[in-house]
Amino acid sequence: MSHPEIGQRLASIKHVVLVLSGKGGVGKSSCTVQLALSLANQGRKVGVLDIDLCGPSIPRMLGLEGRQIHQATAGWVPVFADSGKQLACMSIGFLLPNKNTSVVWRGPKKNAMIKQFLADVYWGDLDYLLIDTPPGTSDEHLAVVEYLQEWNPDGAVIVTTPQAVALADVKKEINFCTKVGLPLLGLIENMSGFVCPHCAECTNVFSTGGGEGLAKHMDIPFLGRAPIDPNLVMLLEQEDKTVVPNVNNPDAEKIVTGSIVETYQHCELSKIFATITATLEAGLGETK
Ligand SMILES: Nc1ncnc2c1ncn2[C@@H]1O[C@H](COP(=O)(O)OP(=O)(O)OP(=O)(O)O)[C@@H](O)[C@H]1O
Ligand code: SF4
Repeated sequence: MSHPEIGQRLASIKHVVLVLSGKGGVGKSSCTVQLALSLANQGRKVGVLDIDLCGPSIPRMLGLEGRQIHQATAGWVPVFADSGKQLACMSIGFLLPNKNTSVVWRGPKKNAMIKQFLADVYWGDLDYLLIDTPPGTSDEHLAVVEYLQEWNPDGAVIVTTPQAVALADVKKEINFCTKVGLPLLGLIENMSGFVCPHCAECTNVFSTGGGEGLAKHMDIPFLGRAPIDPNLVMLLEQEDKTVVPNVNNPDAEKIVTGSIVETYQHCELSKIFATITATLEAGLGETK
């Protein structure tokens, strides 16, 4: 079935990238946010669409909880994470009465919501639309792939942790992408080691390199390794995004900035994600 209203929305978006993971809790939403912040930090215009309808975490991670969506004649206006309007966000979290409301919907209702997100959000011109999905392969994945299929999304970035149990699930995710014809843009190995808050030394708490090995084995690009970074937890969990304690440097105790995109520049992980996004953009043929 054709969906011309979705095609019209996507016409002003250069790249559409889905972020997937085989398992929950591996840091897929965190990586979506890091990719978005990194791209916005480099001057790209980015939209993040959260289609994890039963567990939307993007509004909390971007410090946007409690914000509202506005209806304009052009469509639903997304919530901006920064005053420069580099980073826009849309999530069911903005449509719920409060953060404790649970969404218990069957497939058809979820599909209708995803279709509405794709057709009705007024993103304006974007360089990237990153779509954060639920873990595994569920109704939401099938719906978004079906709605996007004829409009040629760029493909999927897969997030995993290095442990064997997560890697086994990633293989299923890769098979899903192959089956539905979604190109594999690359794999990120998240929580790969732990950065000490005292000396910034990286210790491999679990095994490391499993993601890279799997990417090589499955012949997909390896985008990079992101360690567990206590600064990220501070950045993402802080209620007030304008004041972030820097755990690597207590003397600099507070970084006061105007937006989460600026605040992000002070997170150690931002350097790693700058490299990861550069590798992703190189794969997409995008240069500065
Ligand atoms: N590299 C990292 N360093 C520090 N903390 C991290 C890192 N990656 C993820 N986390 C933390 O791990 C937790 C789980 O991450 P996240 O919610 O992104 O996982 P997820 O894969 O999207 O989970 P789900 O799909 O089940 O919602 C969060 O509290 C997040 O802050
Ligand atoms: S990595 Fe070094 S500074 Fe950090 S906890 Fe271990 S010994 Fe201490």
